[in-house]
Amino acid sequence: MWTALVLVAVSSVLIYYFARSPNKYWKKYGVYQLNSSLADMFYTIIGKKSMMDTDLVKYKLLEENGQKYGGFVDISGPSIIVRDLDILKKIMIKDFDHFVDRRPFFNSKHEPILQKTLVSLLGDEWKGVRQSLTQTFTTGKIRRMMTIFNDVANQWVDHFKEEIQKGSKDSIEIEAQKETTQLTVENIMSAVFGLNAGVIRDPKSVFARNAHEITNFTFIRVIKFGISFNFPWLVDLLGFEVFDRKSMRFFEQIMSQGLQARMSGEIKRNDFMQLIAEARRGELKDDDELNDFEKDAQIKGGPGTKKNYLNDDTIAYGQLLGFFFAGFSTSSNVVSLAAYALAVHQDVQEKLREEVDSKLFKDGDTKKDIDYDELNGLVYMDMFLSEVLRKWPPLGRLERKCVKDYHDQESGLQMPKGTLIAIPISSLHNDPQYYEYPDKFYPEHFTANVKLKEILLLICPLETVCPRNCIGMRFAVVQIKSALAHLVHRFHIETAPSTLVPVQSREVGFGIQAPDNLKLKLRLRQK
Ligand code: HEM
Repeated sequence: MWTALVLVAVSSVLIYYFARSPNKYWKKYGVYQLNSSLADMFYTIIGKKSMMDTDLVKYKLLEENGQKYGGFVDISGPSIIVRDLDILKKIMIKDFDHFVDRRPFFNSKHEPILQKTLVSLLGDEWKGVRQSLTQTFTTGKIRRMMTIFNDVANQWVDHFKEEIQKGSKDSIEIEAQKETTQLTVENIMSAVFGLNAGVIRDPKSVFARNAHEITNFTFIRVIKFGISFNFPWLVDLLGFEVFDRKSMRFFEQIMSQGLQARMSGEIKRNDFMQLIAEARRGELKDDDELNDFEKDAQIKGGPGTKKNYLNDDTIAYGQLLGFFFAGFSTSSNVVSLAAYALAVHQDVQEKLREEVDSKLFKDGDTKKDIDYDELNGLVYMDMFLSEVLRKWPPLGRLERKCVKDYHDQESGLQMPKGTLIAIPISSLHNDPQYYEYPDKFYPEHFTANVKLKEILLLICPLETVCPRNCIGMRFAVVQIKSALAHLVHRFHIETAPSTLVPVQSREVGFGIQAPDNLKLKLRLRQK
């Protein structure tokens, strides 16, 4: 039966695809036509080619032909790729009302909690939920989580030190991806679910196993995800789930018990479950003056109701689980690639250590915790992290969906409702018109520079002001900087014999990741 269903599905996709005359579709809108290749589409679905590869080819073609944007049709429908920053600004900020949605990451009716995560929600429901959550990610709330980031980072570096001492050596070789995943899972488990999961000390714990199960992107899961992302109707028709059902239930139970305990006042803790409980009770205090970033990112014209979306259990669980999904692998990849870059670029590591030692650890080793404001005041750390995110943005392509017909008089850009907009982050970040040495790892790209600032405002995750930007970026930045500061303060990071130089990365789907099996060496500092 499965074979028959798949054949019917594949043939209807092909009929649908060719019925749109893919290589002529955009002519009637006056949009420069780019040709699509069915082979490319197939390879991206099965994870053999990344979206960044196909975007770069289109980006270069547009550049060669002096075009600011171009249209194509792929299996998910008509799409436009834009390489002009002014047009991108309109799409992402000024005319945002035409481009509220993105293609949902989690699509299936069979996974209702995931369908309700912020990344996947659409239209007014997204606006309502995002408005209810804005107060949970303010500077004040993240500042209060600094104890969590310090505790977890200390556990992390202590565990490396113990391993070194056990072997009576002065260094160890680590599997970078495994160690950074444990770090970010521990942080998120604690900050989101209020659990001391013990993943760093006991990688086989029940939490570690379930976190691994739910997040492990096996080959089969990549294919299932590719199908779900591109053909949600096919997933509903075949009735399969992308994620592991048992682990989903495990997290559902944790969220249900945790929220109840916080709603009744039995537990009070500085975590997101607490904030959701307070938002449900209408007690979430506006204890922060919104800064310019937050004001710009506010959503104008919400759903126009006073409905508290978070009262719905599926929506509330969706947000908590969504923070876990959106936050742990993005952050762990950034820490891995940052550590890798530091191992390869020893001069950058020395500069960073000099700043960390002199600004954060003035009392030498007697002080174990980092101060939130001092951490955020580190200038070189900021330049370094911005360069890591430029070179290896965890999401190399962003998307928006046009929700009502659009015609921009100034640029002539015209498209019907339903068009997918591809925002080629990775191509823009490697364009020599914006970065002096795009191929080089060069934190000095991020000193004051007007042109650079303009591109940063749009596409650098640290700076973006779009209403649908990364809601967790401030959380991510603090946990990443905190882990890196503790790491360089206690260890020298070096390449292992198997580490490839220069830094290599792996592209999968939309994502840019650290290579599998990346090994690095940590050498205890002599003080
Ligand atoms: C270095 C780590 C991270 C990076 C690079 C990153 C990057 C991004 C990017 C590029 C987007 C899409 C923005 C857009 O479409 O304009 C996004 C969305 C999102 N991120 Fe992050 N993220 C990180 C960490 C986190 C963390 C730790 C959390 C939660 C605690 C989080 C929660 C989210 C959510 C919920 C969305 C969807 C926002 C919406 O649709 O309204 N992210 N992130």
